Amino acid sequence: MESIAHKIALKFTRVNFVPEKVTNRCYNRGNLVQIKSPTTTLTTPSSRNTPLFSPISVSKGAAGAGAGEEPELKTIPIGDPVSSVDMAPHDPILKDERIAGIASAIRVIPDFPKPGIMFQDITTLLLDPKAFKDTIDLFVERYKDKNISVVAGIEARGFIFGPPIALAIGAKFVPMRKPKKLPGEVISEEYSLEYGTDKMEMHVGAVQAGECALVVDDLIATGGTLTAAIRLLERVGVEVFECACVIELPELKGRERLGDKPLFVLVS
Ligand SMILES: O=P(O)(O)OC[C@H]1O[C@H](OP(=O)(O)OP(=O)(O)O)[C@H](O)[C@@H]1O
Ligand SMILES: Nc1ncnc2[nH]cnc12
Repeated sequence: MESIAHKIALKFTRVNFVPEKVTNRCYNRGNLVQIKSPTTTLTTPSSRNTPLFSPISVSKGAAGAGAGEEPELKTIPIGDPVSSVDMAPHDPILKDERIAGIASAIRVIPDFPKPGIMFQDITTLLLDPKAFKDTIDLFVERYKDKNISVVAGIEARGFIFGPPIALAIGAKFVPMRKPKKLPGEVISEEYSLEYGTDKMEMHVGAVQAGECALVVDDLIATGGTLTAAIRLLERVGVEVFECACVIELPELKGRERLGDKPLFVLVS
C-alpha cells in the first residue's frame, strides 16, 4: 500500500511533457491581412485622454493625419497594400463604433509608475462590461476560424484578455510568465526593456511544434515583451499567426521591433 508521503511525493512530481509535432498550421496564411510594421492600426481620431465618440479612422503610420488635422476617414483594408481576403475593404471592424467606446474606457494616469509615464490603465475598461465585451468580441471576430490552436497570454494583463479569446475561438491558453512563477520545466527568453532586462518563461510541453499561436497582451510599447514571446514560441516550432493588443504606443516604435510579424491593435 502507498504511504501518505509517497502519495504526496507523486502529487508534486514534475511531469515533463514530451513535445509532439502537430500539423495544424495556421489557415489562410497567404490570404490573411499582414499588418506589417509600421503600416496600419485601427485608431480613434483624438487622444484617449478625452472622451471619444467620433467615427473610427484608419491611420497609416507616418502617413496618417498630422497634429491638429481632422483625421481622414477611410475604409481601406487593414494591412493594405497586402491583399486580404478575410479583411476586405468592407470589413465591418474598420467602421466599428465599438472602438470609440473601448478607447474612452481606458484611463490614462500621468506620472505612473514614475514621472513622465502616461500609464494606460485598462482596469477601467474592465469596469465597463460593454466595452470589455466589445474588446473581446472584436478579437474573436478576427481570429475565429483561423485554425489558431494556442492563445499565448503575457503576464499580467495578457492574462485578462487572452483566456476569453481562447475559449471563444476553441484554442488552449498558454501563460507566458515572469521568471520563477511556473512550477514545471520551462524554457526562458531574456529581453531588453527601456531600462534593464527581464525574462519570460513558458512551460515545456505546453505547445507542440507545428501549432499556430496568437500572442495576446494589453499593450505594446517598445515591443520587447512581444518579441520575447514570439521567440519563445518559435524556438519550439510554433508558428505565430499574429500579435494582438488592445493598445499601441506608436511613439515607442514597438512595431518596428516586431519586424515582419503582424500586429493588430484596437486603440492607438
Ligand atoms: O512593449 P514593451 O515595452 O515590452 O512593454 C509592454 C509590456 O509592458 C506592460 O507590462 P509590464 O511589464 O508593466 O508588466 P505587468 O503587466 O505585470 O504590469 C504591458 O502589459 C506589456 O506586457
Ligand atoms: N505607458 C504605459 N502604460 C501601461 N503599461 C505600459 N507598459 C509600458 N508602458 C506602459
